[in-house]
Amino acid sequence: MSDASYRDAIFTTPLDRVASFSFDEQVVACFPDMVRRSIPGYGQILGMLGVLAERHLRHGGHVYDLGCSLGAVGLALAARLPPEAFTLTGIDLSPAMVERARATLASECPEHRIIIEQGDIRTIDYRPASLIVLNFTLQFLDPADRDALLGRLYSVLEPGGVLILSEKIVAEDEAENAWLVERYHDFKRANGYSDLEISQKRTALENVLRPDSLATHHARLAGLGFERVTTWFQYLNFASMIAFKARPGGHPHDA
Ligand SMILES: C[S@@+](CC[C@H](N)C(=O)[O-])C[C@H]1O[C@@H](n2cnc3c(N)ncnc32)[C@H](O)[C@@H]1O
Ligand SMILES: O=C(O)C(=O)C[C@]1(C(=O)O)C=C[C@@H](O)C=C1
Repeated sequence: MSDASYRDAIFTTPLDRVASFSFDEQVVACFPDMVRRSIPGYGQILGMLGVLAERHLRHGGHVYDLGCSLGAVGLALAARLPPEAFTLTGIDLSPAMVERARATLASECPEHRIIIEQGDIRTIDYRPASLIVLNFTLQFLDPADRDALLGRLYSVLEPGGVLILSEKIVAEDEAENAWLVERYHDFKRANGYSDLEISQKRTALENVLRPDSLATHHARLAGLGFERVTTWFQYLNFASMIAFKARPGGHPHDA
């Protein structure tokens, strides 16, 4: 992204009380740097989203980018697909994110039909879509709300459509999970975060980012009716899945 972004220094100094993490102005100002240094494979996932859209998005179809933050998914699709290939609606709860996403998209890809709206993805009205992306968003919803949201998304997805879900995950085996979390902290250290930053961010995310296991995600998506669910990417405790809605009488994953 070409917009000005500051280095993430939010948790560099010791805090008397670590407040719960929120997507406020301070986070928005350093968000591109934060996600690049905090989400293993973030850039690779975005790059592949364009490739997956080329394959699975119906020509001229509608895309939802739910929890769009600064619009990185829209930018990734616009980098690979021409303006006539899709329309996209990005939704985010944070007004600061929405304001900056609109400015970025207007300057980076003015020809593409991308709009950004402020709203809660649990309660907005949806229109039919060919591709729905939740790139590290579901993990921030109350677990009690996840089934209902994904059920609504399944119903608005066109037959033959796909849902792409990227999430921080928890491994069901305790020892495996501990190893993944430790190596994730090593990953953060290698990206310049101190032990203090890592531990204060961990506190801030408690009860805010609540990861599910891959088995929970797969069972939930299959239970809602998706014909096939594939984990196409995993890097430590971060993963991305693609879920296919069947096309009556056809193969669910036809391009
Ligand atoms: C980790 S960020 C998503 C990153 C982004 N998808 C990307 O690829 O760069 C999570 C986003 O979800 C948004 N969010 C959280 N709960 C939401 C809700 N109920 N409705 C809409 N957006 C929500 C947050 O404001 C935040 O911008
Ligand atoms: O789990 C962590 O420690 C993270 O920093 C992960 C994570 C995420 O997965 O969204 C949390 C908050 C920010 O949005 C960026 C990265």
